[in-house]
Order: sequence, then structure tokens, then C-alpha cells
Amino acid sequence: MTTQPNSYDTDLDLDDTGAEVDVDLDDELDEDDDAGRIDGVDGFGGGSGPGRDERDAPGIEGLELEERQALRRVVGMSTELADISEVEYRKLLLERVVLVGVWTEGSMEDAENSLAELKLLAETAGSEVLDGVIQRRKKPDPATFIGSGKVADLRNLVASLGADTVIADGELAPAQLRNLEDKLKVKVVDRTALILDIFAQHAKSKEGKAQVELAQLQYMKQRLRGWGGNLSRQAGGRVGAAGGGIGGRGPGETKIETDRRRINTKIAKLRKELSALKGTRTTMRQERRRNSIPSVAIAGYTNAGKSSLLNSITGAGVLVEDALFATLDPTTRRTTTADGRVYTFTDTVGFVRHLPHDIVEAFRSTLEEVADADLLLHVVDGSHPDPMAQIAAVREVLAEIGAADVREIVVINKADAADLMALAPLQHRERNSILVSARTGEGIEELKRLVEANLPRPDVTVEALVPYERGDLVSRVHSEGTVDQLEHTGEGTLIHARVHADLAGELAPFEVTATH
Ligand SMILES: Nc1nc2c(ncn2[C@@H]2O[C@H](COP(=O)(O)OP(=O)(O)OP(=O)(O)O)[C@@H](O)[C@H]2O)c(=O)[nH]1
Repeated sequence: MTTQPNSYDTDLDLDDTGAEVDVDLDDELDEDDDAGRIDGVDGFGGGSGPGRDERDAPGIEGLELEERQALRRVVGMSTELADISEVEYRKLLLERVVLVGVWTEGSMEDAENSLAELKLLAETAGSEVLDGVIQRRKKPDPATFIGSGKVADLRNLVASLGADTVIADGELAPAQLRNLEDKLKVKVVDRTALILDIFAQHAKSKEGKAQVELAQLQYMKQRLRGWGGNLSRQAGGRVGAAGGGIGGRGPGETKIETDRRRINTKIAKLRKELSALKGTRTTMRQERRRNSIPSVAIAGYTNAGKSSLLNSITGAGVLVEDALFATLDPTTRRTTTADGRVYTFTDTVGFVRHLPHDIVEAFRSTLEEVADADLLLHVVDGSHPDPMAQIAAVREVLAEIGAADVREIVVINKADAADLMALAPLQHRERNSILVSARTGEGIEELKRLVEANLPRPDVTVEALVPYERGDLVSRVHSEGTVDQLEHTGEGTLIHARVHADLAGELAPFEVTATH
């Protein structure tokens, strides 16, 4: 499947009781390796990473975890000092991860898809995924996410593979994170932290960066106790135990309070910064409204092809990457309808299942572009195994940001790579949908026509005789309204058109007749 080059088919082995399930990614990963791909080294999924030969070069591969960590610290200071090659240095920076998920509901395919997506996310963040484990449970274990027996298995797996990080497919409570780290003896990261990490790598604008930082701080704040405990334990004393006993304030806790205060101050500062930036954005939107320039927002699941679609519709050079969340900062492009009316297209941040609330909150001002749009192009990857689940995930976020009522066209993209038969139910369910391929251009012209037909129409009919020195007004009628008739007379341009109310006001002095 071309749209998910990094995905794999997981074989789930049900054990005798049918209660626990392991997903062994080893075979598939070996195949991937043969293709010569180390994502995150030379571009995500571009196939441009070093091949097997380079990977097999003697060096850091054979090192024990502690040695790798020690070396990483040294190379942190200087590559020359550690006397290793550039390739090895980069490899060293790749985190070697094992994924762990809990399958509580839905079908086995859902669980597989979710872990496959986590693998893509991890690779986007620059990690090397070594293996993945899913456990079938009624609900995640409150203490350790997966059951205690599974934790022991995972510990062995992590040790045998020389992994240095475990990524959990879910949001871990601080205690779960701490307990897992204690037992697994490696860093544990949850899905939310992973997404935040990708966002941090991709944010470019001032606003994007501030939004990510805000989300990260909020995430950290909630987990301060857990991490503080960990840190103080490493420093030799358990919070509230060795320090001051029950109810006592250990040194760790004091530090937590200081950290919390610092984080709160930083959060307040970022909020202020963001609201100033939001002011600029609102002014721009108001300006657009004043000129009644219709806006189309492109939203959709990450990697669905939003940027590619923007490029193929408007011919703009927007970054297209086979990576999740390549677009974090909205890009707006102006374009014109066949009859010359100007309208804008805005590409927005990609959506993903269980998009953490902190992120939605932090990105609210960006996402409001969608809520404020006249039309929404909801892009879906038609070649994905479960496009309906992607649509549902996107709509959940749209509802949260108050964009549920925006007129929507579902754009089923990647028609060139999709199984068209499998898409029939989706097309049937989504009546206002269109099948396109941003890659081949198939359906793009039809999509443009559909967009134009769905744009708000200027609603005031005017007939005006505009003197030649007011050519600016005639140009505006062309770009903001629709011209029905135009005639050059001895006294000026006689124009019969439909325009928005503001422009009608400016044309009023020259009006011949006007009908509302
Ligand atoms: N086969 C096929 N691939 C496509 C098509 N459109 C986009 N892609 C590929 O899908 C990947 C993602 O495309 P983008 O346009 O970056 O997707 P996006 O939705 O903007 O992604 P994010 O910004 O990461 O959320 C790239 O590898 C594109 O080349 C298409 O019509 N057919």
C-alpha cells in the first residue's frame, strides 16, 4: 500500500486462553531493513536512509544499552571526541523503541491499525521501531497499563533487543508511567508525549512553536508529581518518604512546587503571547470578511494529502512529506474561480485519533480557521484500510472546535492507490463526496467546480455606470463578485453584476438600479 509505506501487517497470535495477544513485528521489520530504510535519518520514509550495509557496519550496534547511553552523552559533547562516523553518530541518536498497546475494544484490525499508526508516529519522531506487543484486556491495568505478567515479558524483550524506549499506545497516568519505567528500566513515553514531540520538531512559525510549548507544559504539569518522584528517587530519596514522612515535605516535593510555579508562569506568558498573535490573525480574518473573500479550509487526518491537494488545486509549492504532521502551521493561498472571483484555501494541521485535549486546546486559534471557513474540504486517504475511522476522528475534533456546522465536502484522495470497490460504502454514506488523486490530477478539475458551486454567492444585484477613473471599482467587481454584463459606454463602464453588500455600498453613487 503506497500511502502507508511504513506500515506492516501484524500477525496476532491468540494464546490458549485467547486473553493475550502478541504482535511480532520482527519479520516485517527485517523486510523493511532490506529495503534500506532507517526513517528519521535521511528524511522520513523517503528511502534515502543508509542501507543494510551501513547498518551492519561494526560499531555501536554491538554495544550494551549502558554503553550506548554513555557514548550518547560523550557524543553530545563532540562527535570527534567519541571517534565515530557521522552515520554511526546519527544512528546513535535514533531511539530504539518497542511499542506496547492494550486492546480493549473494537476488532483485532482496529488494534493492529492503531499500533501501525503508532509505529508511523514513532518513526516520524525519528525512532527505530524494533518490535510491538499488544495485550488483550478489558481495560488497561491502573498500575502498569499492561498486566504484571506482560510487564515481565516486555522487560525481557526490551533487554534482548537492546531497546532504550518503550512507547505506550495511549495516555498513561503519571503512576503508570513511573511504575513502568521502574520495572522496564528504560524510558517510557506515551502516545501524547510522542505526538507533542513530533509537533515540537515540526512547528516553524512563532505561533506554532508557542502552541506546542503550551501543550507540552500543560502535559508536563499534570505529570510533575510522577516525574518529580522519579527524579528524587534517583537522587537517593523517595518523595515524602525518606524526606519528611507521611504528610511531610521531602526535598523532591519542594522542587516539584518550584517547578510547578515555574511552569505556571511560563504557561501564563505563552497564553499572553498567543492571544497577541491571535489578535493579528483575527484582524486578517476580519479584513477578509470585510472584503467578503470566501475561504475554504482543508482539514483531514494526518498524511491524507492535504498539502498535496492544496498544491494541485492552486499550484502552490507547499511542503509535501510522507510524514505525519508535516504541516503544523496553516498555509493560506489565494486562487480564483473560473469566472475570476478570488477566494482563499487554507491548509491546516493534520488530525489524528485521540488527539490529546491539550493539543486541541493549544491549537485552538489555528483550528478556528476551520470553524470560520465558508467551506470545508475534509480530505480522507482513500487508500487507508479504515478511512471511515479517520473521518470519525476528524469530526470529533471538528465538533470540539465548533466547526461541525461548516459546509463540508469529503474529498477522498489517493484514488490512484485505492481499492475503488472498497470505497463504495464510504461514497454511498458520504453523499457530498468526491474521489480525486492529488498525485495524478484525477478529479481535481471536478473538485474545483464543486468548490466553486459551494462557495457563498455574492447576494446583491447592481447595475452601475462606473466612470473610467474608478477602474479600481470595476476590478473589484471582477474579483469579488460575478459579472453578468459589461459594456463600455461614452460615460464609463456599464456593469451589471452580483456583489456583496459592502461593495454594493461603494457602487451606490454610480448605481443605475439595485435589487436586493
Ligand atoms: N498515491 C498517492 N499518494 C498521495 C496522493 N496525495 C498525497 N500523497 C502522498 O501522501 C503523503 C502525504 O501527503 P501530504 O500532502 O503531505 O499530506 P498531509 O495531509 O498534508 O500531511 P500532514 O501535513 O502530515 O498532516 C505524501 O507522501 C504524498 O506524496 C495521491 O493522490 N496519491
